Amino acid sequence: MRLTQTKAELRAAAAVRPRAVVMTMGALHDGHAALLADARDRVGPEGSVVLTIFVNPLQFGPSEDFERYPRTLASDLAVAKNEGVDLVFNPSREELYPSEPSITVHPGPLADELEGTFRPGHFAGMLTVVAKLLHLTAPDIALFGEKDYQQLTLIREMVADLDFGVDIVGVPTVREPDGLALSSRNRYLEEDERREALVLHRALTAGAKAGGFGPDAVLKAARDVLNSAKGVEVDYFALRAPDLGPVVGPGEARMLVAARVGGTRLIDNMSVTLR
Ligand SMILES: Nc1ncnc2c1ncn2[C@@H]1O[C@H](COP(=O)(O)OP(=O)(O)OP(=O)(O)O)[C@@H](O)[C@H]1O
Ligand SMILES: CC(C)(CO)[C@@H](O)C(=O)[O-]
Ligand code: BAL
Repeated sequence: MRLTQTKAELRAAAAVRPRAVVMTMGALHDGHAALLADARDRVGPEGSVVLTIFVNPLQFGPSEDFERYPRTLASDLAVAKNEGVDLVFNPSREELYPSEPSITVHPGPLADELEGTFRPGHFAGMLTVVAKLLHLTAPDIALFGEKDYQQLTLIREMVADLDFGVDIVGVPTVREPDGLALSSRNRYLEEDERREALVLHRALTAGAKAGGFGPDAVLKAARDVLNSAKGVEVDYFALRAPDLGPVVGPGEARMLVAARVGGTRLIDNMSVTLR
């Protein structure tokens, strides 16, 4: 496994094809490991798996956790090695942004909804770094977790609308045995907050069970669970079509939830079949 920290080193590293990239902000957990394992399965033993680790300042708001975000490079490299990663790209901020970029990706209206309401500018910053990392790593496929469902949807839109010529693969959310979605931010949670955080999964599960009774029943079932929770501030619970447009009829839909547990903001989502 090769560790590269500059664009020049990355370009010079002979990463063969087919090539898959998994982009992360580090603090790797089993959700990231699942993305890396899926990447390996897809490119085969002769292909290459590239992992990027970069905490992107552009996608954090001024009062968010950019400074506090966990940085655990040594253990991240151990996970990467264990998953058979060929190449790691871990640039410094100065390497990726030698100056404040004056040209950035302008997302469509979906970036102002759901997460975008609570994190203005987040998706423009995220798409800008994803665009840069796609150019720099030039993969055949790029894998992203469904845990960040709106992010995955916007990346698919960018790649389609701007003809990036890369296949985007969504990977199902990896959960703890009790249902909590794995997330690097879970490590901020105190023991009691960790218990309270389970309400996100409980609300989604209640919503999924109510799918056969229609959209209103889904929203009611989930909101009943969320309203009963202590120590949890709900930002939104939403029911959307799989492409995050409005629900237009029966069939598959997506429930999305975001809540603050103590000082930690968590998101989760789940599919539901509507009558
Ligand atoms: N539980 C999970 N299951 C599947 N994929 C995941 C999971 N958690 C994160 N990912 C994916 O890993 C990639 C890197 O995500 P990131 O480094 O932000 O980790 P994270 O756990 O989502 O962190 P955070 O707590 O900051 O949201 C993204 O594509 C993300 O969707
Ligand atoms: C895709 C990403 C690596 C861009 O910084 C980030 O948003 C993340 O980790 O999900
Ligand atoms: N996991 C998505 C990246 C972010 O929250 O900034």
